[in-house]
Order: sequence, then structure tokens, then C-alpha cells
Amino acid sequence: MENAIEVSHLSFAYTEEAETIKDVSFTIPKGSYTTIIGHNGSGKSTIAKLIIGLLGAKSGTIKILDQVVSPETIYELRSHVGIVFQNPDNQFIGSTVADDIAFGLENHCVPQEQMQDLIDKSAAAVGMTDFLDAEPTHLSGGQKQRVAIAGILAMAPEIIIFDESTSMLDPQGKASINQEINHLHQSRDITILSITHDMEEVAQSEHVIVLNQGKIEMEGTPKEIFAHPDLLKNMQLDIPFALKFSKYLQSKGILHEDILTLDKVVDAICQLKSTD
Ligand SMILES: Nc1ncnc2c1ncn2[C@@H]1O[C@H](COP(=O)(O)OP(=O)(O)OP(=O)(O)O)[C@@H](O)[C@H]1O
Repeated sequence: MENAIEVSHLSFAYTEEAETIKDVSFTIPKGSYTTIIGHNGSGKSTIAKLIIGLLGAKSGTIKILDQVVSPETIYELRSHVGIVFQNPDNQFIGSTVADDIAFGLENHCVPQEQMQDLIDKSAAAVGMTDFLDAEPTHLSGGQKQRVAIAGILAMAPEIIIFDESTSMLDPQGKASINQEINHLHQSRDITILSITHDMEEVAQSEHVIVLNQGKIEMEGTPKEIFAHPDLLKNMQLDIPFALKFSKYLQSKGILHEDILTLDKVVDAICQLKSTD
């Protein structure tokens, strides 16, 4: 399978005293959904900034769609990668929400007649239809995050990087955006790299990278990663609620395996009832 992103022996330091990223290597296959987790300050956002060339590596290489990221290539490469940051305040350009979502589309020369449809659909996907004429600066933190996500959804680039971009959303908003990300990934084959503290989102991804003090500590499927709750706890990380619940049901003899999502826990219980 071709790779969307290849990171090879990447190191980076903000200061001379200490390295923030220490010899990190990983690959993200095209069309895959990867999450990066790690304690605060483990270097997750720094990796995202290195990938899109906002920071320059001290050593190592990064390839996007088989091209090495460098000052010469980054401008062209960015047309294939959309990124939504944690702090939406730094991302607004338009004077209304609609203008803001339109900005990326205009840059990509999307015809006017398609533009309105894309703005409407992406605003609806993040629950912001009623705010299209609002000024972005007047929105709450979570609403701003929704608009920033809508701007990227509208452009549907080949690769999307989410850097804790649902951190300010209420639980329902988070769940519906997670659903939207999953839908986008499955229906359009878009490569997703999501930096997150939301273990429910991690459970829906295909591959997980666990970062600890600038190094990769573990890598694998969500099931493989969540099979080590004690290791995760040592890194201030948790397992999804559904997994805790399924472990509890196992202790009561009701279920017989670890299950990562609530939907699947409910399916398993329904299955038991139907075989009673
Ligand atoms: N501009 C900067 N100058 C100096 N040090 C920085 C800078 N930005 C980040 N750091 C340091 O680099 C380390 C990694 O930061 P980074 O933001 O990548 O972590 P993170 O894993 O994304 O954290 P969080 O989960 O809190 O968002 C931290 O120790 C942080 O203090």
C-alpha cells in the first residue's frame, strides 16, 4: 500500500538543552485512519507542525505522498493536506462563517455554483447551519472549532490532520464530529491523522501511535494498545469507557471479550438476549 505520510528518524529541538522529538519513525498508509495519543507535552503537536513544514526537522526526513517535505516542496504539498489546530482563533480569515468556509474553496478555484453547496453541506456536518452569517470572532471556542473543521471538510483534501481539534466541543458535538470524521474516511478514502485525548475517537481509528516524552512508546491497533491499561496509566492515559464497561460485564460473567465501543457492547448484549 502506498504511504500518505512517512516519518523517518525524525528529531527536533526547540532549544539546545533538550530534544522534543527523539528519533521518531512511522508510516501512515494512504486511506488509513491513525490517532496519535500521549501525555501533555509529549510532542504530538510538534510532530504535526513538522509534518506540514511549520517547523524544520533537526534530523530525519518526512515524506508526504512520496515527496520529501522541504522549503521547496511544502507549498505544493500543503494543497494535499488540511490541518485543523487546537486553537481555532489563529485560523479565521473570513468576516462571516460562510466566508471563512469559502476561503479555502476560493483558493482552490472551486466554481461559484459548487461553492454554496459545499459550504452548506460542511456547515450542516458540524451543526453550524444557523451561524453562516455570524462573525467568527463572536462564536464560542467550540463553535469556532466546528467552523475550522467545516472549512477543511469542504475542501476534502487527500490527507487531514486534526490536532486536538475537538477539545473544546461538548460531548454531543465531539461524538457527532467523530462520526463525521469516520464517515469522511470511509466514504472518501481520505487519510486521517488525528492527535487526540479522546479515547472514544481512538477506539474508532485503525492504528494508534503512543508518544511518550518525544519517543514512540507503543504502536498498534486500538485493541492492541488498550490491552495495556497499566502502561497507559503510567503515561497519564486512559482506556475508553466502553472497554471499562465490557471488562466489568466480563467480571460478572455476562460478556466474554474486550469490546472497545458502546455500539458493539450493546450489540453483544442484544446477541446474548436473542440466544437466551
Ligand atoms: N514554541 C515552543 N518553544 C519552546 N518549547 C516549546 C514550544 N512549543 C512547545 N514546546 C515544548 O515542547 C514540548 C512538546 O510540546 P507539544 O505542544 O508538541 O506537546 P503535545 O503533546 O502536543 O501537548 P498537549 O497534549 O498539551 O497539546 C513541551 O514540553 C512544550 O513545552
